[in-house]
Amino acid sequence: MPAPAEVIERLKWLRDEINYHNYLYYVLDQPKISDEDYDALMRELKELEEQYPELITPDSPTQRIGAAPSEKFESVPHRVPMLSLDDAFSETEVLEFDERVRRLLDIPGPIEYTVEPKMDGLAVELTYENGVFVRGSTRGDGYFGEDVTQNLRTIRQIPLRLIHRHLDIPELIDVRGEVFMTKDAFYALNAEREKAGLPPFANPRNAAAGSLRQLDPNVTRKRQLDCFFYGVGAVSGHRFRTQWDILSSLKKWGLKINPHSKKVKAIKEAIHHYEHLRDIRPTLPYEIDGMVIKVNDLEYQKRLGSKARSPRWAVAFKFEAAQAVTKILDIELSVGRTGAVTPVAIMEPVKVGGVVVSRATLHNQDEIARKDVRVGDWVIIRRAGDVIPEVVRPLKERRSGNEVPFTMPKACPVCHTPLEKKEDEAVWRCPNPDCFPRLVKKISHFASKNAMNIEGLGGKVAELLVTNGLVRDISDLFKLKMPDLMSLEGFAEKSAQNLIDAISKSKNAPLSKLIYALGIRHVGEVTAQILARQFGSIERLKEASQDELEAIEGIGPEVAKSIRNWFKDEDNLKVLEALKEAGFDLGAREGGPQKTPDNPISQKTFLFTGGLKNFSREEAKAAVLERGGSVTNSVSRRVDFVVVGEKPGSKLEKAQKLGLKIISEDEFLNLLGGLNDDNTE
Ligand SMILES: NC(=O)c1ccc[n+]([C@@H]2O[C@H](COP(=O)([O-])OP(=O)(O)OC[C@H]3O[C@@H](n4cnc5c(N)ncnc54)[C@H](O)[C@@H]3O)[C@@H](O)[C@H]2O)c1
Ligand SMILES: [Zn+2]
Repeated sequence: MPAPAEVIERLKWLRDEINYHNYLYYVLDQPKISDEDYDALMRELKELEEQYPELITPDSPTQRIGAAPSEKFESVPHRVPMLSLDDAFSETEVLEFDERVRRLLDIPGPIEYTVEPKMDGLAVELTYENGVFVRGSTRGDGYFGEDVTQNLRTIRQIPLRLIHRHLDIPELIDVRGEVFMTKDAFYALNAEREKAGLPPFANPRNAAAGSLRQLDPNVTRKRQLDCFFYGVGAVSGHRFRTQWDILSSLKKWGLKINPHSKKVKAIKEAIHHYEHLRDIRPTLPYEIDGMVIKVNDLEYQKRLGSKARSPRWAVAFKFEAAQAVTKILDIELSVGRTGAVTPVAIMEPVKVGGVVVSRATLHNQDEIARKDVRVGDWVIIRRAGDVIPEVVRPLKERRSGNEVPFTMPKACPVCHTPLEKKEDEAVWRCPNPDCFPRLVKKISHFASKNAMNIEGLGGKVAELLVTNGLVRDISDLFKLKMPDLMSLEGFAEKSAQNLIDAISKSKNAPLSKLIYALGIRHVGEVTAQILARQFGSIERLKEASQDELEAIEGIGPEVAKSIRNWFKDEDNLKVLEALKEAGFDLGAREGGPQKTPDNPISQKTFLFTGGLKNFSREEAKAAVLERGGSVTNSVSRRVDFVVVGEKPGSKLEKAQKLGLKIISEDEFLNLLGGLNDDNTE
């Protein structure tokens, strides 16, 4: 019987929708829907395709893994494809998996499995040749991944050389593992991003992926990533017999494996371990989203084989997200430092996943409209692991008719300035730089530990200073006098003097701290460091053109624009003038590039490809930066020199097409050498 038209329609819709979310999740590391919502879409697609197998297309998301590697990185083939895993959401499904396995193997009795926590990070493959780490890549689409070797090298837990002491090392081995971020590192990173006006990562998994897939390994280095290993791809010069043998061997070679992994005699025991992991989950320092069950015997694994996107010998037994039902009492608006106005649901306190919550984010007006959430609604809220709770959906059947739909006010709830919204953004912003919460947050950000580190100037004091009219912008801090402070509640002579000293001392903070403290949108700590290194002074940064900024590795068009806009703003320029009067030397060079006219590298943009003999990429880059040049990873007309190493990749072709200047490593050395007179004794 041919499929009805609505089924064909629905299939097409599901595929488009899932492909779109795959792109947001795998390429941008910024998902728009929760994993549960995504899994529900996938389930529906799978069920429809099972019913109408003739409608399965090779490009259906059910037939494919992840997403194609991004153009930004060199692509690396996986010698053995890196597959995904089938999901199971209930004990019944796990028992069915066990039955299927035993039926296919024709084994009536119980069989052995390994059970391992399912790390919620991103899969990577690392190649060790004679024990030396030579290349690492992301899973990508399972067949080709992205070359992230330099970034993986920055993760301290990843050995650059395997340990030989207990077990001989294979000539060649591709090991597989999961790069992840601990919960603590995730919270700290998001707090920093929010301060910088950047969108927070949805969960530690996206944070880990976003941190590893960075063009600048220096950014990755600062992100506190970690890695557990759980499998192998191609191997030569060694034989493994079981999955448990793989795990114990990896451990002997110095590759970290998850300590909560276990070998079990039968599926029942696997289910017990699942319950145990579910219990200890909140106490683990990292996120896990389930448990992976694998047939232990590798001979059996071979006999079972794989389907298009997943092996038949393993299954991911996923945890359910904790949910609860409660009532929305109110929707409050919170104004952030950059003016973003975020609606927050105030709820009757309810316990979900062991924690009492009373606030949940509603993200923005579009989300509220999409879900049709109203004040007075009974709603399902969800907390997946440690992630900030969110409203899943209202229970419309429980409505009394008195619920009030939410409309975003036209004006700021605090200062009543009309709100503004950019076309391509979902957030509304209060444009008034003097808006009370904005001002208070701006001051406390300026003073915060990672910025100017002014002790004694937290949110409370900032609020006092602003309310009493003593501070209207950051430069006012430097005009504060003893009597001003002593007139404030809670201040005595000593505390006032301490604050004045701390403020004055902050004038010596390094340039990168000052740049970060200014609170330019999209400029977090790492970007501030890059800018300080590149420009050496505020005055020079102020003069930088959009092109000059964009040419710097690690700085995209959006960030560049935001910096330009900040320095174009009259009010900001006044603040800078006032800081200068207060004693800041904004023209002082700090490190920064030497701009000698006969320096052939100054202000030139370099691109390295194909691996160099004499330099690591980082060294080459440092040499260029020192001489006032910049390094980029993307082939464009802005590149002045393409330095080609031994194994030129696809970037060389692109560079040739664009007619860029291509030089060898020796020629590059010459360019450097011309300047290296301080190296000759
Ligand atoms: N929210 C969204 O928009 C969105 C979009 C796409 C995907 N997703 C999420 O991603 C999932 C699909 O991603 P996937 O294809 O990576 O599959 P998966 O995450 O369900 O399972 C496969 C992966 O598990 C990981 N893994 C962790 N520990 C392991 C261990 N001990 N042994 C083996 N593998 C281990 C590996 O990275 C492996 O690639 C979906 O279920 C969904 O939750 C969400
Ligand atoms: Zn306002």
